[in-house]
Amino acid sequence: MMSLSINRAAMRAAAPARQYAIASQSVRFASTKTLKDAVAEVVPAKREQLKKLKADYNDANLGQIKLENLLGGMRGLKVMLWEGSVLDSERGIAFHGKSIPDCEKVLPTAQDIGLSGKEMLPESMLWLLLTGQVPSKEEVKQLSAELASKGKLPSYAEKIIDSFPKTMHPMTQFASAVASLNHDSKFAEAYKQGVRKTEYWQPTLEDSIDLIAKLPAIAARIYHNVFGRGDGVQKIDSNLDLIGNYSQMIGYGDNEGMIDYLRLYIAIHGDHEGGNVSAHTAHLVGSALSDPYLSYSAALLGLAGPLHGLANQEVLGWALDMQKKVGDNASESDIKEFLWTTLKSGRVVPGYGHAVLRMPDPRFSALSRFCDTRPELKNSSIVQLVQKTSKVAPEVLKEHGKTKNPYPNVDAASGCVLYEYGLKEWSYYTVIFGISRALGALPQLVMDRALGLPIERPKSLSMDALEELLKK
Ligand SMILES: CC(=O)SCCNC(=O)CCNC(=O)[C@H](O)C(C)(C)COP(=O)(O)OP(=O)(O)OC[C@H]1O[C@@H](n2cnc3c(N)ncnc32)[C@H](O)[C@@H]1OP(=O)(O)O
Ligand SMILES: O=C([O-])CC(=O)C(=O)O
Repeated sequence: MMSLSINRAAMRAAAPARQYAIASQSVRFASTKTLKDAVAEVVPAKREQLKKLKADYNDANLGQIKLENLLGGMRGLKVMLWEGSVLDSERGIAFHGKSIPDCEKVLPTAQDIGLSGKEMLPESMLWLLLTGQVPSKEEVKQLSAELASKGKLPSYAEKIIDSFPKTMHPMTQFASAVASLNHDSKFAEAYKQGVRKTEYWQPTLEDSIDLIAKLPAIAARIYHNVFGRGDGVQKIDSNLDLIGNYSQMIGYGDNEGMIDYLRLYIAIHGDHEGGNVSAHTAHLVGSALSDPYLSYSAALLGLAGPLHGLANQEVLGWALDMQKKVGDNASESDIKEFLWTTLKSGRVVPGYGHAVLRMPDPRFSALSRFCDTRPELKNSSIVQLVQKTSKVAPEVLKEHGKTKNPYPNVDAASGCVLYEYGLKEWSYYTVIFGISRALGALPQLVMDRALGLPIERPKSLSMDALEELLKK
């Protein structure tokens, strides 16, 4: 717990506007901070850090831009500010400097807040991503309760979701429903009222928390409408965590293994630095001061692409096709043959390769570790096939010689566990990823606003213009 004097100084420096004033009483007397208090403490220091960076290094060179970068999806260019996490090609993701195993050691779990379950809670990850600090158990409990209190959907959003055809892809439904919530955006309203730029981050944070709280109810309603699973009732228990409530709503309230798996899944998919398609999209759209609902809706549409988040749906369909072909207890050579058939048909092997990573994804390792600790998963034929494939595929992909990273990414493992627990509708899997990515994308939007980052607008060139430039 930080000292009272630091809290007061930080609160003064944050200078919140009247309508967004933070209840200073809760800072003065309570033994725990609210998330909003914690962010208010961080903002002045971040602003100071940015000011100093600009003052000391504004002209410093961060590398050259080559034609291959421009033509190659901007790979490797250092052109975005992203506070929540940094991805190292050899070590994998670190959330404010903490690897996944570090997070597993220090972030509060369900058990820590009086529920059953050993995995870190998405609420803990959200707190870490927003503030850079490991929350106390009490702070996480309070955040869980806040999310539960804000979790119910307005009736207009229910009606909109209920009007979608069942045949519409769940991700299209998800993104549309999220966009519709901008009807109630506090940021959009505050902007209309002319709130000062220095205060934008506060209604952005309020919208972000409201949205994160409502994502499970949106996702559960889509699941019920499309697949007839769960009871379709938004019964949110104020004593449960975000994923405890989500699990109840999708009909898994009594499956401890599944609930804990979803907590782990959603915590570790939360952030993967800023350049990935979904996170970058949220940042780009948000840079036009579109509110968090619109920004995150756009992010979900990017996540719905098969080279990004939709790969988890692709993996499961592909793995089941393989299982049909090779049967249970498949040999390595059967799996190799199936991999070659995929490659020779000109398709990618879903769940393998990565734009940045050059090693097995630590998120894949974390999900595999989960499988190893659960007796109900150890003997699952689909989990075993996915694990076996992860040992065989890198050699095949190396021999194939195209992909820069022949190792499994997170999508290789995530779906088979859901499948084994009975959530077999794999066209729904990316929706679960979409609940998670908000944990990283929305905190950055808050930071974008707090730091007053400008509208994103890189320079583009036509091939003619490039030729002219390069000839000079
Ligand atoms: C949460 C996530 O988003 S993780 C990523 C999820 N996506 C997937 O699993 C889909 C399969 N993987 C891929 O398509 C790619 O590896 C990506 C999209 C993840 C990364 O793309 P890139 O950075 O362009 O990869 P890379 O530089 O290694 O690509 C070089 C070549 O290898 C190919 N390649 C890359 N991965 C694979 C793969 N898994 N199977 C077959 N070929 C591959 C590329 O298609 C490219 O071929 P091309 O030269 O004919 O266009
Ligand atoms: O980092 C990327 O490009 C893709 C990815 O793994 C993620 O967004 O989780």
